[in-house]
Amino acid sequence: MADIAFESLSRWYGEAPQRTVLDRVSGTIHAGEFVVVVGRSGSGKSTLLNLLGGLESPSEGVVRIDGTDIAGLGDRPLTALRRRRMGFVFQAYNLIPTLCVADNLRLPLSLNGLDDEGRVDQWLARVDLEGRGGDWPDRLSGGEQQRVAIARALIHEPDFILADEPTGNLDLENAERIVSLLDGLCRAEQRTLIMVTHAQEVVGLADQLLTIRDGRLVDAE
Ligand SMILES: Nc1ncnc2c1ncn2[C@@H]1O[C@H](COP(=O)(O)OP(=O)(O)OP(=O)(O)O)[C@@H](O)[C@H]1O
Repeated sequence: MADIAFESLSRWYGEAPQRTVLDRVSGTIHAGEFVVVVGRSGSGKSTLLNLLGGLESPSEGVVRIDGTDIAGLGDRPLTALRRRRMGFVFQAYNLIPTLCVADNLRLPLSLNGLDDEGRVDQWLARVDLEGRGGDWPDRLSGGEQQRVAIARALIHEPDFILADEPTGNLDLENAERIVSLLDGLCRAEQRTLIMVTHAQEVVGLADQLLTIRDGRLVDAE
């Protein structure tokens, strides 16, 4: 099963004085869990997510995916692992503006050598955007763009979805829709979802809550 274990993970920036933004953080995320990361602005939530997703390297400590220390993989295998096994959703949607919606969805497929085989239409339907494949991203509302981003993160059937404040730019109604869509799609196929959020109402949906305060993990009360 696809687990993520992180052991005494630290991240600091700069030199003399170093600024430690994540300080010896440890934990385990089991396959299929919905993990919510909360904490004040600047507490280190995105840093933790980036380390777990291999987007940044730890200053100290280890991230293991299925028992493999990802820092030991080297650039190419790490890129391949991220591309194949992870899907990312960000606050600002991050769709490619020069590609239509369908081509945005085809990108993770072609990067992974997968054929469309009806997947694009299937995923457009799953996020309630049937028939919108030819639209340009900037013609879509924020909520619609984020639904495309969710489809793009999931279309290649990754094991892990890492979402960094995916509802940050949305009104409450759209935010709730995005969270329940992500939660439902991940649970339906037992994908692991790790979400950084400020939205307190998401906390109740979590299988595991990681609360960060000043770079340290706070024990569950
Ligand atoms: N490349 C960098 N160089 C220096 N400092 C950085 C860098 N990236 C992040 N930081 C600092 O690390 C701290 C933690 O940042 P991080 O983005 O992880 O916080 P966060 O909890 O996600 O905050 P927010 O909720 O506001 O997004 C912040 O003080 C930030 O300024």
